[in-house]
Amino acid sequence: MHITFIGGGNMATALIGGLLAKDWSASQIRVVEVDAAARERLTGRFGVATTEAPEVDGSDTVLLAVKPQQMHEVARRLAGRLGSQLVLTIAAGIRLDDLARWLGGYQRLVRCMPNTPALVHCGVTGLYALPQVSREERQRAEAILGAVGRTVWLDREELLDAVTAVSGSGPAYVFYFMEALEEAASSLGLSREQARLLVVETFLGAASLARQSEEPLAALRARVTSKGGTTERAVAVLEEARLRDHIAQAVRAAHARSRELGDEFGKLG
Ligand SMILES: NC(=O)C1=CN([C@@H]2O[C@H](COP(=O)(O)OP(=O)(O)OC[C@H]3O[C@@H](n4cnc5c(N)ncnc54)[C@H](O)[C@@H]3O)[C@@H](O)[C@H]2O)C=CC1
Ligand SMILES: O=C(O)[C@@H]1CCC=N1
Repeated sequence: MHITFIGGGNMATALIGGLLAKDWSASQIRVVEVDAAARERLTGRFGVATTEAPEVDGSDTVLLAVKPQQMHEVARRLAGRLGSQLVLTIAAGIRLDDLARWLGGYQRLVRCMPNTPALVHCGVTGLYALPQVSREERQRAEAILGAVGRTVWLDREELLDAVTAVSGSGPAYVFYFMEALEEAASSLGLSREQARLLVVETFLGAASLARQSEEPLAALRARVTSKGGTTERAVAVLEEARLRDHIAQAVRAAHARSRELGDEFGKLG
């Protein structure tokens, strides 16, 4: 097994860290990265080979981890260099039909949407494969993304736009809520350190509880909410402010943007 990452930024770093913590060795990983400082960081941190030129020889898997805006150029440069490699893309919005066209008709493609908790092996990734991808290749894609967290296969590519809006962007929504709770805690007299500890442990605890339980989330919430108590008062304020609707609107906006990115870049030949 040998993998070439094209793009060695945040997500590639998280994925490489995950693979090395599993049973992969640095000698099985190469990173193509245009930025010299990023190349140096990757070699220093992981001991992996880095190069500026888009080389994929000797790899059975290529993982495209550049920004959506960089994907067309990267794919066009890669066209004709691929033999039988499985190609994974993690770019938001970019559709496999377009990527296949840019790669000169190459179809052995899997679109993946991971998230940044991959850095601490608590990521979650949605995956969609073109029909030309074999069972063994699907398993390989799952093992690679599974090195940094859970995986879920989607049977329609368009659902990847929903995954992007929910779990791809999701950590930012969670941090936003955490920031707000931390600020509220400080305003009530708790120190910054106390506020951060209380907030982080509360999110971790609630998420762990939800993961272990098969009950609806509303039932878990009900168990915190004593009749005539403090939680009831707080949740009434959230409902009054229609926070639920705002969250739905935000997720729909992210979903629309993912589709828009697909449309925008899909126009490129
Ligand atoms: N950051 C996130 O939360 C998530 C990001 N993604 C997707 O992952 C992809 C990468 O995102 P990040 O790692 O956050 O971006 P990043 O900006 O940290 O990394 C991209 C890297 O690609 C390099 N690069 C640019 N052009 C190149 C080229 N022609 N050849 C080789 N390397 C090149 C850049 O120097 C940079 O180091 C994006 O497409 C994004 O949509 C997916 C899931 C979550
Ligand atoms: O914001 C973005 O476009 C990327 C995709 C999901 C998370 N970050």
